Amino acid sequence: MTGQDPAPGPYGPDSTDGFDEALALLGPPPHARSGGARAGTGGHSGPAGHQAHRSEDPVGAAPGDEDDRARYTPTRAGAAAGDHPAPPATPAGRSGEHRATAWEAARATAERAGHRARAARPPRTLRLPLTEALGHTLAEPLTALTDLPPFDTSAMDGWAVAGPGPWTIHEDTAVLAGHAAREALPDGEAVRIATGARVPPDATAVIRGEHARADAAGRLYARRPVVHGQDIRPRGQECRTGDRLLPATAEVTPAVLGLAAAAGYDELTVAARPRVAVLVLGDELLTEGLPHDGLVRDALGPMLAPWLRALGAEVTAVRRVTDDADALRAAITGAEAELVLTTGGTAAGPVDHLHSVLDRAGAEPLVDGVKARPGHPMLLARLAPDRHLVGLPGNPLAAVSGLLTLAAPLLRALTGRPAPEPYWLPVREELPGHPYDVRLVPVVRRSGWAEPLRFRGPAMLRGVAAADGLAVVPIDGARAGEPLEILALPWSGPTEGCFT
Ligand SMILES: Nc1nc2c(c(=O)[nH]1)N[C@H]1C(S)=C(S)[C@@H](COP(=O)(O)OP(=O)(O)OC[C@H]3O[C@@H](n4cnc5c(N)ncnc54)[C@H](O)[C@@H]3O)O[C@H]1N2
Ligand code: MOO
Repeated sequence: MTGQDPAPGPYGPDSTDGFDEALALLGPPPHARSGGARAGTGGHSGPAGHQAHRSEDPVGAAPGDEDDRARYTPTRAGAAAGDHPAPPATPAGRSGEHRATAWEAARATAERAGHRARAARPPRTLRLPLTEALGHTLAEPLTALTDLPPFDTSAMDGWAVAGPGPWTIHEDTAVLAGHAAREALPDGEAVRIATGARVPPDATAVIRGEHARADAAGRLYARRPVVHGQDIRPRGQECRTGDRLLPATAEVTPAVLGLAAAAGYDELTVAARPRVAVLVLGDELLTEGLPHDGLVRDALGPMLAPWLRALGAEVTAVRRVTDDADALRAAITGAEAELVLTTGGTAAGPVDHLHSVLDRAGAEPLVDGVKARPGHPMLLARLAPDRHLVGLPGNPLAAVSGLLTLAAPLLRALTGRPAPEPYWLPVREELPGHPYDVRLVPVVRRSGWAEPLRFRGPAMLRGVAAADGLAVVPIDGARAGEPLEILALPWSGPTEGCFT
């Protein structure tokens, strides 16, 4: 929807000057450098370290792609000159010219905004059957309602024995899982037992079937020494009634559902999930079929809803909104959600109405542009004390960047989940920095290294679809072997701490 080519430079007050000029000299002319134009050039991919500074990398691996040419044209200045009726409002602390927020500060602002919104309207507490609780956040600690195991249990199929052998085989039927308590096993006797069955009172050990031999006279002999208590899981081995198994704020994962069921729960007490309405902007977007006549498929609608659910949100709607300011305003103000997430329309193209609509709606800008590549036009605005809007740029990888930078911390605070422990991995190859902004680069974890993936241009999802996380590359760049912070993707991150 930008409707305009990237400015070829000079790039105004946010230009990277020498960096851009050097890239312009290295690469093809700006009109040929758009992702689309270069995507068709086939492309070599020599040793990554060597090509890393080249601007003509066709797969988005080099900083010379759009995300790395610092030509941050102030979106609001552009807007003021075009379709925005009001002069641009600036976020608190800034005046005059637009300035992007530092990446770390933007994340912190988003998290703070989430905490304030949660304080303004704490989430409702729900009791949900286990079948409906997945993806919620526990509103109270998960406390064991029973001992686990609830009785002394056989860990193996074989024989329960009492005292030293050999043993007389008790001619009773076998002790099976699910049977109620039976009478005590007399000293010197053995009885067949199944895995998971209650061990009879006074039994001193379980012998695996393959470690025992029965003779024709009904005597049982152990083939190996028998240790007292072997292969018996004592009652309460995993937990005692009343033990805390998980803290409030834990995410209800499939494993948590299993644990809750084992511990006696039919329902869980959870916090209502923050509601998110997704508004997908762009008249050029198709919801099915192949691209044609300048139209392209909407990649973000299908991606964002499940991603947001993985972040603990309830997605109330994924709506397409036409490139019309009034329609956008109506969609934003009418959305019943704590978070309105828009895609596209963050820049200053002829049909990019987001800024003007937010201005007119009286929204308070908290973050208006972030010093991050890709995704620098992302924004965060407060619509009401308990309602926010995150504007994701339309370029799909830029949208992922905005999702991780602004939406994820906001949602984390709204759900009350703890911040994930940052983790760091040495990067396998050199990654050049951007002169002013951090770079977020899709990486895969391999043998303790973060390996940067190709196809990471702002308009590409091919890299991130194969990634475990996004490496945060500082302005100075990273040498091969240097540890980088990795932003985990919801389906691949390290797990949180608990009571174990
Ligand atoms: N003069 C300038 N132009 C642009 C700048 C700039 O600083 N000055 N920034 C560029 C950057 S960086 C980004 S990122 C984009 C952000 O633009 P918008 O948020 O306004 O997004 P659109 O213009 O609507 O779309 C950009 C691009 O992405 C495609 N798109 C949009 N939505 C989807 C979707 N749901 N699925 C797949 N693809 C989508 C759209 O067709 C465009 O190709 O602005 C640059 N321009
Ligand atoms: O550099 Mo934009 O933010 O394409 O992603």
